[in-house]
Amino acid sequence: MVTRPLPGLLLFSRGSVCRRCWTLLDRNSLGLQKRHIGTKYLQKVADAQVEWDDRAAQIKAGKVQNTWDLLEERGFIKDVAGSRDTIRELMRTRRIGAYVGIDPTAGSLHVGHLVPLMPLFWMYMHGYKAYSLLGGSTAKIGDPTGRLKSREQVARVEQTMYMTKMHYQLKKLWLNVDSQARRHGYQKTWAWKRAIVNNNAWWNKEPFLDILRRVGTSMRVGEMLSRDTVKNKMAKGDGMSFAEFSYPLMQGWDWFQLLEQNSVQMQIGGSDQFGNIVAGIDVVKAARDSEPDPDAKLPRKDEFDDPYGFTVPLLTDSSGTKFGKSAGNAVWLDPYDTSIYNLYGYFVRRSDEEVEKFLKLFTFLPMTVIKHTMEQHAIHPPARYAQHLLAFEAVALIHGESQARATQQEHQMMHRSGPFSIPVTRLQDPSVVRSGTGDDGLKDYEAVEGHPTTMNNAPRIDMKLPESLIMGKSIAKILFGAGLAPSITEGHRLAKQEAVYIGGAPGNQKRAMNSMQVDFTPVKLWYPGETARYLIDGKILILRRGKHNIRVIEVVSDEEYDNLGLTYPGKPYSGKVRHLREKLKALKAGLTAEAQMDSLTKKSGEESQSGSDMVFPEEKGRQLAELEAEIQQELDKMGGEPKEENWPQGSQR
Ligand SMILES: Nc1ncnc2c1ncn2[C@@H]1O[C@H](COP(=O)(O)OP(=O)(O)OP(=O)(O)O)[C@@H](O)[C@H]1O
Ligand SMILES: N[C@@H](Cc1ccc(O)cc1)C(=O)O
Repeated sequence: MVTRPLPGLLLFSRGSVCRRCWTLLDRNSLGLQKRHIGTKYLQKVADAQVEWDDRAAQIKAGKVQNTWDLLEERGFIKDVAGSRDTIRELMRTRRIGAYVGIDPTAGSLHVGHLVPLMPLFWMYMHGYKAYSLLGGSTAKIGDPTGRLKSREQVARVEQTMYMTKMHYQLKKLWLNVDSQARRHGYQKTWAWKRAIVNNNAWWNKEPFLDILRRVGTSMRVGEMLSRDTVKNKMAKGDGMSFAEFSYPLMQGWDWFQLLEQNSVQMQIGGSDQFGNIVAGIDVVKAARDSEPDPDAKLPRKDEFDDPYGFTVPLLTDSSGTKFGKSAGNAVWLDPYDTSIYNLYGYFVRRSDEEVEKFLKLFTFLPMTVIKHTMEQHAIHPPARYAQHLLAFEAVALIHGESQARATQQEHQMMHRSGPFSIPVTRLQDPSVVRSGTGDDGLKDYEAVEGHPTTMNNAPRIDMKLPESLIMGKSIAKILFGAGLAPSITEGHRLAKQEAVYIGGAPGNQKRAMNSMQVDFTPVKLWYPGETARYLIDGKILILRRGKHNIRVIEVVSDEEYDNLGLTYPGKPYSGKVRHLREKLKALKAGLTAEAQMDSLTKKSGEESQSGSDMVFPEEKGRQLAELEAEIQQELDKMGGEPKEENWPQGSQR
């Protein structure tokens, strides 16, 4: 590879570097406003630029496909905000950034969200910088686009829950994009950049006055009032609040932040987002042109410095209704909302007419392979060859390759041997315990010790725990109860070693912590009484062990917890220990439960099934010793005897 001469050790400061030619040098990517950059880093930047220039030359010579053309041929481009020719040229010559925004207004992403995310993934795999934005702040207002009725206000607790869950889903998706890209022959280079951002980062800081002054002064109300969403909602719907009216301005301000910080010149959205994207372009230009600090002003030489956007076609159900949470027809990416088996089934059920379109939209298979697949499929359509390939690829992206393989096998077996011949499980990874909970035996909150938790086998994130555990017990017991530690002793050790983390930070003295940032600080041992300080809105506790093992715990009253029939590891006097103690008591009283049964059946003149009519003294001694040892083992796991106050009233030990 040709390398460029290096400018040596430089001091970059705000506005002193051309952010356009190589944006990794911009001030926020560097994380500091002033910083010395080493020669190694600069060499990488220079190499990446050379690589990009080579690629641009090859595209011009027709030897390499322009990524814009790839997106067009796969059916991703519905409407374009800006000139196609300019975008094509921009994408050829510059390693621009692109983003897709999603408001966390539900606990999971759905298949519809993948449609705008897929072109973002493709751009990432071709070396552009890709950002998925979670609208922690915009979700509080609710996008009125295409709606006649305002969105219901969601409680802060739920917002936090949704945001955390979506954040982790996006993380998992991005990790799977990396592995799928590898599988499809794309080699990750140093210059591939991706990030999940949250618009809370700026909305929690930015003074309203600044925004009003920067963009509010140049936005014309008449033009805003003439938009379809505004007109329709005012004329036919429930009217429009000022906050909803300002929503496109917020979205545009997000874009400006991303442009300023990361050269994000492109926004992608579903086709319902076209109005917001067009409005966003005006906001970005207004914000850029109104920068009062000449050093910080984004340079604009020509149209290649402007923002652009495009929308993807909407995925609809058979009646033509947009797939989504509002329509109530979503196919969820969370395996606890839509099982992996059913997700696979959704793709397998696509008709012969639409399967090719779906292969282009939801897989990373090259066009040549898709063409070949369709030819194979045409030989014997009832075998649903194309649909199974689609389902495999889509599930591999969403839940990982091993899940896709296992689910495909399950589907094949079901077809061969009838619907009741094999158990249907939601997660097939061996590191997830399946034993006696739920309809399919999937234990939601446990992963087997010794098997690393990955994004694709991570147990369920959200759970409920009772107040008495969270408020009254040590962090070690909470970790055990939440399934983040295999025993209380281990929970204690983890907390001591600061190997577990808490979402956000404890409120400054008595203040509640910031609810909308998913950042973590190590958990230290604290007094049980202090736990309240770590709760969001007094209701949510977010804990993480390792990288991917996370729990968003909703604290409910003990009464509600019991009414829901829930239990957790270490729940006093509710689990194995109680059972064992009862057995021990019965044995000490002279008979095992079995022997009691046997003696009863004997009395009624029936033959014993077990053959052990009586418990002889030495047998009884052995059973006693075994039971006592088992109880001790369980107690050791729990970190010792439950405290006296945890025992039910009147119980005897
Ligand atoms: N069915 C779909 N097809 C294509 N894009 C979609 C679909 N559903 C959502 N999107 C896109 O995903 C992005 C985030 O969407 P968002 O979460 O706000 O919508 P949603 O889940 O459809 O919500 P709602 O149903 O409440 O309108 C937007 O760009 C939106 O257009
Ligand atoms: N308005 C988008 C979500 C979004 C939020 C913030 C953004 O900056 C961009 C997009 C939607 O509801 O679908």
